[in-house]
Amino acid sequence: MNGDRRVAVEGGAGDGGRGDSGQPAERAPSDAVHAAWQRVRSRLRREYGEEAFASWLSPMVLLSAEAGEIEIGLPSRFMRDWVISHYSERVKALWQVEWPATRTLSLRVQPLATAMGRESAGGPARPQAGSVRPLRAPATSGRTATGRAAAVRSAAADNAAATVAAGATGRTLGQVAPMVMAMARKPVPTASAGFGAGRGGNDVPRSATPAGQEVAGQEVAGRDSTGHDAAGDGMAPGWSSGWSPSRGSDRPEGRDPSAASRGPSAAGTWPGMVGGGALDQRNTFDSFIVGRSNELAHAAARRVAEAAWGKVPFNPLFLYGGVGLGKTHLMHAIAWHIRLRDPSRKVIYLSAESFMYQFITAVRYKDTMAFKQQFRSVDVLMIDDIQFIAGKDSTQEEFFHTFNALCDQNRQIVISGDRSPADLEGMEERMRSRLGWGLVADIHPTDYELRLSILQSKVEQLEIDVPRHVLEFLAHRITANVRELEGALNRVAAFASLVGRPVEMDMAQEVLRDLLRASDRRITIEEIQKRVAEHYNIKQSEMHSARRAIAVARPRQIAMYLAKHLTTRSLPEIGRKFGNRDHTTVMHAVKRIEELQGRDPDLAEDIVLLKRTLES
Ligand SMILES: Nc1ncnc2c1ncn2[C@@H]1O[C@H](COP(=O)(O)OP(=O)(O)OP(=O)(O)O)[C@@H](O)[C@H]1O
Repeated sequence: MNGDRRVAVEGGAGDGGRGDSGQPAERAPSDAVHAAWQRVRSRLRREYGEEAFASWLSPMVLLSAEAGEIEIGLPSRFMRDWVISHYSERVKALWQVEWPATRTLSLRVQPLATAMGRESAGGPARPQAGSVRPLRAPATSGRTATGRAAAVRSAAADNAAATVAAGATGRTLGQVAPMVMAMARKPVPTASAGFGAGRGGNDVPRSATPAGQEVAGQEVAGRDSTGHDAAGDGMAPGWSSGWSPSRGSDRPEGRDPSAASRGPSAAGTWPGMVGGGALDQRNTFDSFIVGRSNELAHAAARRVAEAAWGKVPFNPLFLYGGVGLGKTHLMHAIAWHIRLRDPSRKVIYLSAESFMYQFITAVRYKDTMAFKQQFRSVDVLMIDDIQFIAGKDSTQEEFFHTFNALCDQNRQIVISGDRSPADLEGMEERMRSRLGWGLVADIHPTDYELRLSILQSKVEQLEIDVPRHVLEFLAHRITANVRELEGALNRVAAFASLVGRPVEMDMAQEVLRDLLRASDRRITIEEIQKRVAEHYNIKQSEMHSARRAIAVARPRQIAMYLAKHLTTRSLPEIGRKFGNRDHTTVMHAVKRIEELQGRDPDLAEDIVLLKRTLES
């Protein structure tokens, strides 16, 4: 079959192929297209399993296959987005097997596809002759005329196809959608049950629609301003970007190597998984190096992963710590481990940002029922970077209900955040207390020994030679977090490989010049205390003392404020450095100095000056 020719998808059995090219001689035999589509569907069914297939893939209707362009219809925008983000790459790849010249795969909202998909359960829907079906409102009973008209309008607006261009997915919903890792024991709502019902509008719960819509705008704006989806959903930046020589050899413990490679191409996917991959295959318990700073978090994560079905050791498990210290790694490791032990368990891992974005999308498209059912039917729910939903009231509300529903059903919840539940500002009190119900495990900054062990393990994984003194140098100098440490090693290894020379100390220093300079400049709390004490002419020890005289208390508050703004330390960590004070004292100090700056120009000037000296 020549992909450069226009090929019309034919209608029901016995129809002749009628493309819009008006060139019958150039059309591929319709049966061949149909047969190819059947094969693609069979492969998808085999790879993703019956339930995922029934929920997401079966409703797909092939609309046209012309000149290397495949067009597929789906019954709702939500479904279309889901398929784009989770399956489209695979669908396209399978088409390319059938038809190597396939260049693009377009997915359109095609309401009729709902009905056709249901009619043809167990076999592909056969589109009518022509490329794209005329739009028709779904034949849903019980819908008002206004509702129908709105559905038609919305479908027409949606009909701008979302195209997966060859090789490029971009940052689409794909990276913000959750990973549903295994088949649910309970059925995932099918198109007819979940999405069909949701689109009418009247059956969207009253509580979800008005509140959600009202706040959704703000929250979307918030997301836009961040400009990107959480890295936690994708590959870990330090390790995955750029050069990565031996990725293939590092697969999750003991799993069938062919399994991952049979599935969609992204890392961390497998055929049985509903959804496309954002779990990093390298993030397993085997590859996680344990030291004093992370041993509690590691042990707790293992306990959760190894718990028998129905046993929930602590709910939730709350992992917290500074950036790049392994929270996401541990969550992925839990997911992989569960998958290995019991693939039938349904695990969702996603960032809080993704949760919010999906919630907003569901509200916007009146698919909240499907959204709720999806999240409330899992065995294990893992939400990364929970701090993201601080101040996002309606998302918090939805998450609160999801959380309660899962706890009531004795389902495991794992949450990560950059600070402890008690310190999550902008989080409702009831949510904060729920988050602290189970086990709260803190990951502390790494020490030298742990950094060195991590580097040694990475060197083994990469199968590269790095002299021990270079590793020691890196472990001494790159102290911010593990991500940065890995990035540094990657850079050095990549450079050595490119220039074809062995790694040496000079080379490492040269390649990492900028990083080393930045790390030299990193501000410590001790340095802040020293500078502030000098500035106000008090002893540095007053920073730790219990004295409350204003002459020492105010500089101490200023130092706490600066520590909060100039370092990545959490409030409890800062508190500990100031004579073991409570995090609420630090919070109070930060607020007080913020207030005072507005009305005390001298103090504001002091702070500008101190910041400038510390940052220079
Ligand atoms: N103890 C460890 N052993 C091996 N690798 C580690 C360890 N801790 C972190 N890493 C690696 O460091 C990188 C950053 O870790 P991760 O993404 O899990 O950090 P995080 O705490 O989730 O950070 P963020 O808050 O930015 O999301 C990952 O590549 C991870 O595999």
